[in-house]
Amino acid sequence: MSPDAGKWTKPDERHRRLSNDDASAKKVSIYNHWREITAAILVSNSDGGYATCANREASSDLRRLAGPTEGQRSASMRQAVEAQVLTAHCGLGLRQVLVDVMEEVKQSVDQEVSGAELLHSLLESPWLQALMQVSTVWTRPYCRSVLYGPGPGPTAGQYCMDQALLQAFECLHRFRRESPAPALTYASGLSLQLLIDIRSLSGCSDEARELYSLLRQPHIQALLSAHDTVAQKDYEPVLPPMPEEIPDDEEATRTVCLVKNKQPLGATIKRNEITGEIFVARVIHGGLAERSGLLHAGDRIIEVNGFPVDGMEPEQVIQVVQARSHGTIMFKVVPITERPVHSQTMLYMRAMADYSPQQDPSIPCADAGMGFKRGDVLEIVDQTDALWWQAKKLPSTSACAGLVPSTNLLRRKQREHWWSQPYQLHNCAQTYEEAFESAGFRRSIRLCRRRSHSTSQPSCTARCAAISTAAGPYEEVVRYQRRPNDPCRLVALIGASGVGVNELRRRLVAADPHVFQGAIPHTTRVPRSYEESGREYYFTSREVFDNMVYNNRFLEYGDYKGSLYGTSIQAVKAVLSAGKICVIDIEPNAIQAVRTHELKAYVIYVKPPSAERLRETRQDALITTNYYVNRPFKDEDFQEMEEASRKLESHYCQFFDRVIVSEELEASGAELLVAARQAQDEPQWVPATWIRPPDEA
Ligand SMILES: Nc1ncnc2c1ncn2[C@@H]1O[C@H](COP(=O)(O)OP(=O)(O)OP(=O)(O)O)[C@@H](O)[C@H]1O
Repeated sequence: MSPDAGKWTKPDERHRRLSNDDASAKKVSIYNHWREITAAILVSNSDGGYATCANREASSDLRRLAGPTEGQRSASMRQAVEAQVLTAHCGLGLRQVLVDVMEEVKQSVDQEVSGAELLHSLLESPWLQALMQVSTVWTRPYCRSVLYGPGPGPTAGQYCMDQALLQAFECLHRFRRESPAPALTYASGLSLQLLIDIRSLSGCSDEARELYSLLRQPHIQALLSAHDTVAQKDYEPVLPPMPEEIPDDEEATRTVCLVKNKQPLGATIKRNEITGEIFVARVIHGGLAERSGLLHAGDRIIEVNGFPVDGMEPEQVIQVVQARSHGTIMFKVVPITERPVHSQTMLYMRAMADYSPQQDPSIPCADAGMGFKRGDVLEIVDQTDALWWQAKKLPSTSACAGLVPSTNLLRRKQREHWWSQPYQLHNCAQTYEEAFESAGFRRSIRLCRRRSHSTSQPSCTARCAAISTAAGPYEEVVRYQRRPNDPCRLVALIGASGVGVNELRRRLVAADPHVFQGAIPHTTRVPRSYEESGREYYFTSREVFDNMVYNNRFLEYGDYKGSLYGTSIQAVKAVLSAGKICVIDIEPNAIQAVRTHELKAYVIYVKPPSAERLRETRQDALITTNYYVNRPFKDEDFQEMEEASRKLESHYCQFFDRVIVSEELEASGAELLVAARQAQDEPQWVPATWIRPPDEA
């Protein structure tokens, strides 16, 4: 537990609730009944299903007399008869207990005792009734199997039922003997993955839709979660025994016992500055407090381990909590009367900004915060608070969420940070283009990249706005799996000049020209004798080219030695409509132009290796610059490449779907081939707007 503005302690505990409100006596009575029934079922199981009895004494008697093992089937007639007598008694006793409990629960429900309704519905459930019926009959097969000889033969119906029960019995025995291991321990995770995958399908079959709605049912999710708990054998720690004396207060309070282990408690506290009262401020999703279901935001804490906390500072309360490093921590709380209803839908966001809770003085509790970097995909598990969401970073190993700023709050922080530190965040003083140009950014095969333009980001102002604020600090994403008949996704390579983008692109197309193809560029230059329009280039007039620029038909374009060159959207689409994977290399400022519903670009960043390996691997390589064709690399080329790569990463890393280090050409080429295929065949996170119509997104 932690003050909402202070330290976050990490006691790991398991809980128990003891009721001590007005209806405490009744609750305890129900509790005892509950334990009774549980004990009965457990005894039944441990005995291999011989008898379910209404009280433990009877059960242990039965165990002693009837014996649980098959070896004891040959026990004497006397034992069998005793067992039969006991069985009849036990079956009746259990029924009586059920009737009593239901009667009592009914009265409790009338008094609106919390939890009683749940127990009532459980006891009324057909499956439990059926189980009890079976357990009553259950003892017969054993006795009858012993008694068939001397006694009157069974009726046909009775015989069949006995056989069926015996089969079930043997099945249970075999199960116990073979102790099968679970096929997997993360059924809930798998179901979540399925939900994500189904949801990312743009159109799906009725069966898929039905599966989706089935898997979303709370009881199916609870069942899978229970399965995982059993599969992971996550039963520790054992609950402490119920205290002998339960204090009797006039105020409706609840005593919550939690047992520390390694996990954080997952709750923060706050203090009402006027009254000095301490409240649970928030409960962290997946934390111990949340999983216990016993502490809720808004509950007032009266005591911790017997110490009254009213008037204390949150930090002092924490000290009291921390004073006991092991064992049980007991909270006495006044539960909040009206708990807010949570209707959380699954939401995934790609972070478009970095965030560090340790450097954020406004976070309610830094230790409960979760840092992230641009490009991280976050699962938003709670948006109840308008300012502070709860999220998990994917892929997530922790069950516990962390606090992250909401979209509005993070946007506000970015703006505040912008004003306080304009030179760190805002780049208008030096545009991205200038930044890259001064570092010698890509020259490319079309040799016009230094003066290239992108249709999507015509000015610095627009670019900075798009990247920092207007586009939002988060981008909603969904899991997308391309269907076989959908057009392929565009593969867009990006990297600093000379790093090997073109080399890798060429190798990819050469590896399988039937599958991969580049987009044919447009140019206004005069065709050479061997060139053919539509093969090397689309040769166009300047007017046509200008018109295409005016109508935003280019992903990017530029001029070189007085002629214009550009990659049109249509040229890319032509490759995609032919059923091929289009592979192009782009300047960073064209990223937004290719990240569209139509092209669904998979952006691969080609990164240089370490300084040492860069120099080693390019020993025999030749570079083409604006002034020289095919000259060896110089040290300043490497420095420029490294500098440009750093800038590129720092500004655009959130858009990279994949990073390939261009070290050994063979290996990098193979990696690119795999990545390009995975982009088509495997589910990927893509902006939600690509999948949903814009008004819905
Ligand atoms: N991993 C590598 N190992 C060795 N040589 C490489 C490697 N990657 C690229 N090269 C060589 O470096 C030179 C420049 O590569 P490439 O033309 O692909 O650069 P680029 O990234 O497309 O940059 P630009 O667009 O400026 O040409 C080529 O001669 C290429 O063969």
